[in-house]
Amino acid sequence: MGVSELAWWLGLLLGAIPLLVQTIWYWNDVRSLVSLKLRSACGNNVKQGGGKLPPGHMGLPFLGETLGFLWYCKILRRPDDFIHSKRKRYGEGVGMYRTHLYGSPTILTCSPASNKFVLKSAEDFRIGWPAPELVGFSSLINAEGKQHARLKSFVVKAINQPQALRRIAHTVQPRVVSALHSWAEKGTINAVLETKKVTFENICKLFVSMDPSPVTDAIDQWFEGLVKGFRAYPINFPGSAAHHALKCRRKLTAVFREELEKRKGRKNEIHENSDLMDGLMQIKDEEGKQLTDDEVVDNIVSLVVGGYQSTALASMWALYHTSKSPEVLHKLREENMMISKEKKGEFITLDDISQMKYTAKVVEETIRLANISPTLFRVANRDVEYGGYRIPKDWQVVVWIRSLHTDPMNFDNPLSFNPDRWDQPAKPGTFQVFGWGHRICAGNMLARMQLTIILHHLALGYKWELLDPDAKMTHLPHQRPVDGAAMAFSVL
Ligand code: HEM
Repeated sequence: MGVSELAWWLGLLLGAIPLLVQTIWYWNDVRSLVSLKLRSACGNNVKQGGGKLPPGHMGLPFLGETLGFLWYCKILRRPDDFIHSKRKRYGEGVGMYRTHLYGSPTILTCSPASNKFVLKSAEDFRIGWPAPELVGFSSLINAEGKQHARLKSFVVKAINQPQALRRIAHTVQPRVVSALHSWAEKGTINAVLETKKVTFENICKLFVSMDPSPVTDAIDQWFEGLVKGFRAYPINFPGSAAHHALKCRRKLTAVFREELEKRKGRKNEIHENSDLMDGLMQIKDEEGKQLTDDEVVDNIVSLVVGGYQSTALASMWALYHTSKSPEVLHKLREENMMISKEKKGEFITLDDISQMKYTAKVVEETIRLANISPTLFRVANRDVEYGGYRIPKDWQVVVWIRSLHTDPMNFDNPLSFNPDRWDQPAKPGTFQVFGWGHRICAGNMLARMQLTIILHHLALGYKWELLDPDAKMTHLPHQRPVDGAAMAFSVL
């Protein structure tokens, strides 16, 4: 090979390799830009004229930025830095970035205003997760428009309004008391597992009046399989998580359907107040219409999905943070012991709970730091314009609510556990732990009440100490200590 030929090959290599790397690195950006330009050229314009995509980087073919996201969550264990890195690189802007996650072009929103913009608009954005066949086609989580409003009013009335909460406060306390007693007998507990167990027992009692038995153990297993399917790739073949989740879903439907049929047989005994299933079977809307059988079953399943892990994790975080904050625990004990003296051994009621001002601040601070739903998912129904940028039709929108609660602009020293910060309300729009708009959590008051109840009984009679206060955190699928918040637990 002559010198000139060598130089030619060298030139080609030096020019072609960086070009190839650049092409791969910007593959998704280029692809998306080209396809959006073509759509615009075909007359599919944005609703109000905004044309360009928000700043960001969409990364490698297919993978997008998923590996980077996993790097921040799994390896660095600092999920917020995924957003910080974008803010640093592209500026605050309107709190919106483009990216590509889990195989889909994605818009990330992470400011109070941009989050609210997405969450409040039912017309422009639909629910993007979980899959309807898993959560149930007549589920509140899956319903849109009028049907959603109708189901929500049924569900909220059955679990989240004072009349229901009064009854629930009474029903859940015996199980909480006996669980704490059993923890003290064990001496050492894995708080993640134990809070899950007591939450599930209470859910079975509240929703379908079932006491712990091999049937409820099986139901628990099926729920676990179902929830795993929410996060799995939707490939349905024997052995896959999605396949198993569908099987679990069918079994859950069958067991709740059987329960429902049994109740129909004893129609006269059913009354609105006995448990959630009876409540849902009886409630009527303004036109006197009742829920169908599918709606009752799908919404029982959805409410377990919504309320089980979330309440269990929040209870675990209440134990975790109070064990690390002796001063908080001291004030908590003072307030709860005072209430208890007046009760003379009786369970607390919803009215007592409304008097427990300090405990309410501990609950709020626990939920803020727990970030149980760190992100919410939507899909754009059409091209939407926000702040001069375009959110293209059918793109995934990830509403990153977590970053609001860990941002020092919104909360002083945001990672410290400080219930007294709730002496002042949060700045408008910065506290979105239960979501926002028409899809705001249907069980937010129930969750707060259950946390208050467990804190009350803990503060009255027990002490607890983390075995490893510096245990590492895992963030996927949920934030929790890797050792399951192992702790020594005993009577006071
Ligand atoms: C600390 C505990 C909880 C947290 C942090 C939490 C958080 C949330 C969030 C962020 C949403 C909005 C989802 C979205 O917009 O996509 C939501 C919705 C929902 N939650 Fe909760 N939740 C909790 C407890 C509960 C409980 C106890 C229940 C019921 C037993 C429940 C039932 C639901 C339901 C049914 C929805 C769907 C509402 C709709 O689509 O209109 N949640 N929750």
